[in-house]
Amino acid sequence: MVLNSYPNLLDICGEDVSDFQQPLRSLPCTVTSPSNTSGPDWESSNGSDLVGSAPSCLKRKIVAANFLPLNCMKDEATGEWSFVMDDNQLLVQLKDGFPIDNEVIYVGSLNVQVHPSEQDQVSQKLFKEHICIPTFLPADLQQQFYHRFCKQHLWPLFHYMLPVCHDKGELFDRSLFQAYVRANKIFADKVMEAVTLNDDYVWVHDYHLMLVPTFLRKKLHQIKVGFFLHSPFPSSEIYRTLPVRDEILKSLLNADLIGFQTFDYARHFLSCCSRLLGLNYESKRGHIGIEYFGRTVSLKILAAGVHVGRLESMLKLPATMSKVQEIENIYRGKLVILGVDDMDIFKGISLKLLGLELLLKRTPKLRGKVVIVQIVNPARSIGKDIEEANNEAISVAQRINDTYGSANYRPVVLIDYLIPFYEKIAYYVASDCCIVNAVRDGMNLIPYEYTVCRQGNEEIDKLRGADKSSLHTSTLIVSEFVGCSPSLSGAFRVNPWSVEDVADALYSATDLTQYEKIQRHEKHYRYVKSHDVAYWARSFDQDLQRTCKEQYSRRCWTTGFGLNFRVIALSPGFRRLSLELFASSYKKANKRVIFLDYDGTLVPQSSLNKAPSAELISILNNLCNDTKNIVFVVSGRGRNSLCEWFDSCENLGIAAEHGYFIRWSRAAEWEVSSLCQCSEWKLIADPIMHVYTETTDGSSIERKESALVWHYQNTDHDFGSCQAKELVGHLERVLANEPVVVKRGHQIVEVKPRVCTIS
Ligand SMILES: O=P(O)(O)OC[C@H]1O[C@H](O[C@H]2O[C@H](CO)[C@@H](O)[C@H](O)[C@H]2O)[C@H](O)[C@@H](O)[C@@H]1O
Repeated sequence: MVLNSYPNLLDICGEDVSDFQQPLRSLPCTVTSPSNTSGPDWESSNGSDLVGSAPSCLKRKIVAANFLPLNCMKDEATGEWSFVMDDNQLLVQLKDGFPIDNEVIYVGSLNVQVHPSEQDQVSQKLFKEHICIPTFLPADLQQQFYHRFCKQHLWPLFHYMLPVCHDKGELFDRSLFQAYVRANKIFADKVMEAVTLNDDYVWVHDYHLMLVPTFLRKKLHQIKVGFFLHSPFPSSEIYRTLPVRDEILKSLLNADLIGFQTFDYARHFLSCCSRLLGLNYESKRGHIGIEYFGRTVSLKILAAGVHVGRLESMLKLPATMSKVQEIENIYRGKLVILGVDDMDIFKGISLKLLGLELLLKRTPKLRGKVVIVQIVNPARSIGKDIEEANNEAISVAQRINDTYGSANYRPVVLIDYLIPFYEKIAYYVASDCCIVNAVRDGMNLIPYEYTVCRQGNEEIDKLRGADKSSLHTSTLIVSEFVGCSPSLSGAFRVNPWSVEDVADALYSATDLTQYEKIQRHEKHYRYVKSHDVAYWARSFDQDLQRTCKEQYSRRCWTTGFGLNFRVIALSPGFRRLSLELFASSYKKANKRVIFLDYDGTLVPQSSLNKAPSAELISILNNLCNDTKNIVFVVSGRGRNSLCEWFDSCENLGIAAEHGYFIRWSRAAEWEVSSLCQCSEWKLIADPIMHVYTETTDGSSIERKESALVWHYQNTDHDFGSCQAKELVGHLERVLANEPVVVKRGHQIVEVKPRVCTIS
């Protein structure tokens, strides 16, 4: 049965990797291996997995991502591989946010297949020349992991698309998930080859590698690991359809810091943690933390940025300048609206073109004047959906051009082939407006790049002979559903699903005064310049360091098989009870007092039948019959049920309702706390609790002799918590003059007599 075999996936992994003919290759000798631990299921890891000190004092950041940020080429004649770091990639640029003495090591795949016989040599070269460690996934694993599970399942789901029927995406397939597990394990193993110091920090990127934190923590319990999700995180209603939802959440929670582009994505993640795993979170001094088995996992909400310096230097290139002139000559007298998107079903390219079609239909004066230049970067994966989206864009473009175009006017220009980066920069410079119409996107840095390029530089100003102030304008149309939208307050925000909305925004963009364009541009430019890629990386790095520092003053233990593996952090003073020590002390003692908690200790929390078993009664009677022992069951439960359950335990003491009622043995009288004598407050509290019970499905009132308790463990987690908060406030107000306290406990709100402390 699939489910039964599933918990051992981690173990399967170790063995099954060979199915893909993937021997784990050792690193070039320049990288030393840490001493990893993989101990029993429950063990103390404190100190046991500290890695040895490396000779160097360089602080290291290990950046793991699906693909290494470089371009590779093979000279077919000589068989020589050459690699060039791609300075336009975020992963390269983020280095600018790290302190100067940090060494950055990249772990990831190459976007080409390297024959196994060449892999060692390629690894050596990549590490020596670029401090990169490649993960060579065999072609079939890469296909199942990336092209199928990531791109056909996770990518649509994280962009809110459910595979409701077969031709609308790929149904969940456990064997593909297993490929995802195996690939993530390979990435984690490679990361571990690079980790040598306790001071090393690992930063894992994006949805391809969400299981890496679990594999890393299993190997090195105190590893310092941050995770950043570049894609959206869907609402809990979408996310909870994923059959492996818990495993992925639990793995992310094995990181110390989890980053999201926007508050919405973080909010969805938090709500998944609370609804699916019952976890609580709170904001402490501005930082959101989730309590996870004694560890506090921090959340970071900060959108990625662009490298302003890199864009500025691209602007200065003679090739860029001449391309700008060329584009301006082609489109002189026209209003150029630019779109730059990957070929992907979520980019809303056709919807954007439909907006233009409606604009031209409704506004004849704009015919012959407005042009959309749509650059489409080739798709990164293949699939029927991508093909359909591509064909649709081509056909809508064709229809618009046929209807509104002429011999010297084409309203839609599709550039659907790879163009050099400098050309893209030139299009930014030469365009009056930029439109991003994605129906869902993690961040989308295109509007930021456009803004920086429209700021231009002195050479561009000179070249155009323009008045400087007239050049520094930009107009943005941005979908509400992309991560960058909240930061662009001067943009026309559109609902990409509404063709009318898009057409209206296009019209407004053509109708702006110069003054407005300058104002909007300045606002965006200020933000983009100050929130650049270095700012993002620095901020993430600092938060990661802070979180890890707070985390590791605690004692750590590990538990859980496979993908359920987790670390349990306890206070530094915690000591695991030694059975030997306990047994010998017990034997030596002449007088013993034993207090036993009931629910969750004598009977399992999960059992429906809460009455004690015959075996338990017999154990308790054995303990009580030893004249050296005084044995008490201490419970929050009422005396009637405890009396009934322990009727056959003659010498057992009972402390009911947390000690408001005490009886030393079955024959003894109940001692009742004087605090229970006044209960008029119940007449006020009970009707209020009743209202909350009626309005909160699943909640109930427990009426004790000493207290009233409102239980909400069977309600919707978020709604129950919200009602509990409200109830506490309500009861505190109305009971302010009564001798009681109102307390919120684990999924309960309790009102009980106030104990007066004598000072
Ligand atoms: O297509 P993939 O190989 O699965 O990669 C996914 C995309 O990754 C990058 O975009 C994501 O990160 C960007 C920077 O944080 C963000 O702006 C964007 O919204 C994310 O989707 C990459 O830039 C895309 O080309 C990939 O499609």
